[in-house]
Amino acid sequence: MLIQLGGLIELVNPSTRRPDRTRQPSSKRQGSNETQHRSRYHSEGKKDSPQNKDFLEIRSLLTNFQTNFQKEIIDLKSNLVSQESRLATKLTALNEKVWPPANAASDTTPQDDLADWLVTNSQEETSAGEGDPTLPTSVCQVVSDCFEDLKIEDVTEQIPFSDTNSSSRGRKLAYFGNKGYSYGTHRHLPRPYPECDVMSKVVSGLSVIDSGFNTADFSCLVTLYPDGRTTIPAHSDDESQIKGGSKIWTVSFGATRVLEFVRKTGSLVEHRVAVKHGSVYCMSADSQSHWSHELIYDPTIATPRVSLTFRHIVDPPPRQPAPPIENAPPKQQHTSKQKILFITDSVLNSTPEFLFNKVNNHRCIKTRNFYMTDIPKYESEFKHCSMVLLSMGINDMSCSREGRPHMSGSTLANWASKALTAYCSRSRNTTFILNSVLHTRHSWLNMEVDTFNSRMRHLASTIPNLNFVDSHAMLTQSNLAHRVDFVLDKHDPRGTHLTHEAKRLVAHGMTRACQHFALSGVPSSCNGLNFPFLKTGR
Ligand SMILES: O=C(O)CCC(=O)C(=O)O
Ligand SMILES: [Fe+2]
Repeated sequence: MLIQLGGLIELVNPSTRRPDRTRQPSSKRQGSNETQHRSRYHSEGKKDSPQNKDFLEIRSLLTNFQTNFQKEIIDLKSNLVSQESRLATKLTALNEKVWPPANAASDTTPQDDLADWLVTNSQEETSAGEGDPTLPTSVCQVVSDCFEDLKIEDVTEQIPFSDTNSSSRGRKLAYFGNKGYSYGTHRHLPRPYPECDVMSKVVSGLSVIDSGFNTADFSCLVTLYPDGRTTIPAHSDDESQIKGGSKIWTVSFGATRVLEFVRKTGSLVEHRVAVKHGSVYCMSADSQSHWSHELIYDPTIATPRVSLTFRHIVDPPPRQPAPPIENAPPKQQHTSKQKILFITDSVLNSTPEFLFNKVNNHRCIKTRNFYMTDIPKYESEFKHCSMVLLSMGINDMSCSREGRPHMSGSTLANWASKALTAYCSRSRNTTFILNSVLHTRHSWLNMEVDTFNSRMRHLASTIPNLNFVDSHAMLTQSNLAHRVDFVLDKHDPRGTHLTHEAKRLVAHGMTRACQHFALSGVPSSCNGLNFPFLKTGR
C-alpha cells in the first residue's frame, strides 16, 4: 500500500507490520488509544479475523499520519519565521545593490537571491522605435511581495480618504504629509499621517528598503482606482516641489495593473510594467524629465487597486520678484525647431503634444476644432508650419448643430478636395497629413465615412504635399479590432469616441507619419503617400 502524506512517501508492507503488543501487561497498555481498541477486539474474540488485521493496519497508518502531519506543521511554522527574516535582510541588501551611492563601485552584480526583483525589461510588452530596449532602473524598479500580507479591504477601510472634492476622474484621493503639494489643478494641504495598521506597516517597510525614507520629509498621496476603467493619464511627477535627486516610492495593493512608461525625449520608447498586490516600485525624481508614466485602461479588471505614492516634498521655490518694467518689450526667443500644427476634433483631443514633440526638432501646437469646414480660419498659420495634421470630419457628417447643414460623405469630400487643393498649393513647403475619419456605432454614418475616406485617399495620391493616414485601417488591422468595445468607448452614446488603447494606437501611427516626413525632409518628395500603417512604413 502506498500512502502519500504531504510530500512524504510511506511504504507499508504487511510483512513488516509491527508485532501485536496486545498481550503485554496491562500497565504498559494504559494511555494508548491504539492498544485499548485492540484489547476490545481481543475480548470479542476476533483477534485473527481479516477485518481485525485491516483495522490494525489502518490504525497504524493513522498514527503515522498524525505524527507526520504535526512534524509538517512545525516545519511550516519555522519556515515562515525564517522567510520573514530573510525578506528583511534581502530588502536591506536590495537597497544597497540596486541604488548604490554615487561613489559605489559600478560593477556590483545583483546577487542570485535578488531574483524576486522583477527586472522590468522582462515585463516589457512593447518597445517601439530605436534606442535601448531596457528600461533604465532609475526610471522604474519593482520589488514584489513586500506587503502582500496586507489586505486591500484593510487599506480601503483604514485610509481616511478625503471628501468628494478630492476625487479625480473616478480616482479617490487622500494626502498626508507635513508640506502641501500641488500639481495640475490639484492642491493638497498638509495633513497628519493617519495612525493605522496599514500606514504604519507600509512606512516601516519602506524605511527598511530606503534608509533615507521618513514621513517628516516624504508625503503620501493615496489613490484608489475602483476598477480597470479608472486610470491615471500619462504624466511626469516633475513638480519643482519634489526634491531633485530623491526617489519616488509607490506601494500597490489590490488588482494587478499595468503601468506604461514612455520616453518623452528622443525616439518613441515604451515599456510596460505590471504591478501586483503588495509590490513596491521606485522612480527617481530626475527620471521624470525624460519619461512619463501612465496607468493603463483595462475594462476587464473589476476590482479596486490602491496606490500609496511617497514623494520627498520641499518648499516651492520662492517667487521671483517681478522684473523691472523696461521700455522696450523683451526680445522674442527664436527657436530652430519646426512646427507641427495638429488640428483635431474631440476624438483625438487627448493625444498629448509631447508625442509629436519627439519628432526630430519639432514642436507640436494642438488646436481643438470641431468641424472640418472651419479649417479656413487656420490658413494663415499653414505657411509657418512644417506639418499640418488634420483629424476631423465626423461632426460635419453626423450633426446638424449650430445652424450648420448636415453633410453627406461626398458633399464633405467635395468641399475638402477644393479646400485642401488650394492650401496645399499655397503652402507648398508644408506637408499636410489628413487622418481618416473613424467608424462609429452607426452603420448609416459609417457608409458616409467610407465614401469620404476613399475620396480623400484618392486626393492624396494626386497632390504632392498631401498625405493620408488611414487610422481606420490601422485599427481594423490591429489586435484591438476583434472587439468593438476595444476600439469605441462603450460609455459614449454617440459611439464616436475611442478607447484609450485605440487612441494610443492612432496617435502612435500619426507620430510615425510625422517622423517619416521629418526624416524624408522635402515634402514634395513624398508624393502623396498613403499610410495604412506599418505595412509600407520603415
Ligand atoms: O497608481 C500609481 O501607481 C501611479 C500614481 C501616480 O503616478 C501619481 O500619483 O502620480
Ligand atoms: Fe505619477
